[in-house]
Amino acid sequence: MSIDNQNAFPEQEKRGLYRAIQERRDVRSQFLPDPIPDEILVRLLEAAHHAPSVGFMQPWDFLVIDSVEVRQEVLDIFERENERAAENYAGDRAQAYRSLKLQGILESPMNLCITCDRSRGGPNVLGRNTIVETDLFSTCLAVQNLWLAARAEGIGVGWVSILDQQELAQVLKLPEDVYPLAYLCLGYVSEFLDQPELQAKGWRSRLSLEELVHRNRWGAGLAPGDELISLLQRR
Ligand SMILES: Cc1cc2c(cc1C)N(C[C@H](O)[C@H](O)[C@H](O)COP(=O)(O)O)c1[nH]c(=O)[nH]c(=O)c1N2
Repeated sequence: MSIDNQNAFPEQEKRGLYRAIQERRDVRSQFLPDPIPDEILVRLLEAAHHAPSVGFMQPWDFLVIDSVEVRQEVLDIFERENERAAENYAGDRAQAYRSLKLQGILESPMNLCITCDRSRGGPNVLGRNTIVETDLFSTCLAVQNLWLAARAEGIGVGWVSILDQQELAQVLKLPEDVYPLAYLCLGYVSEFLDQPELQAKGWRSRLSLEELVHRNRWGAGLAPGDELISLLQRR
């Protein structure tokens, strides 16, 4: 049954949104050096700034980092942390881990650190009384908005989290309450892969959606004959 929903976007606009969601990729190997024009960067930042936030806190700031010197300092942190991470694996898995490219800090023309000011709006933020991490969740939504808008603009984004946050905060000279939530590499790309790079390299594959959908209680699978399960299977 289809509902005549006047509030829905026209078909083509809907397709554009879903396309950005499906074709967004984490990019680290395909960056081109061409700079991102300021007008486009502003559009991406506007998209990020329109994310939902707890109590309309808008806890984010955006540090645009084009200095090679600063980026080199961040890369040094990455190298140390990546070495530590590699030690978590043994044998073939260790070799596979070391062969992965997990950052594009210098190859991309611009890095962007999206931070979360944990004290913005004062001590009482509507909706954050019980779950204090909601400021961090809000900032993640800003990252995702930017990531999707960038895909629509043909710009790749790669999130680098193999970093010591305290060292990163020091390099970026962040004030006390400001947490470096996402360190991102941005730039035009030679191509967007049609699947996650980790999947293409055999590290880990996308899980099946059917197995992740439960009804009413955890572990209660959808019953055979359930319309929802047949729709999920027919995708
Ligand atoms: C919070 C967070 C942190 C990281 C990532 C993502 C997110 C959400 N990802 C990217 C991650 O590997 C990627 O999203 C998945 O592999 C799925 O691929 P697509 O994003 O769909 O291309 C990522 N990738 C990488 O090469 N180095 C990294 O340090 C990180 N860190």
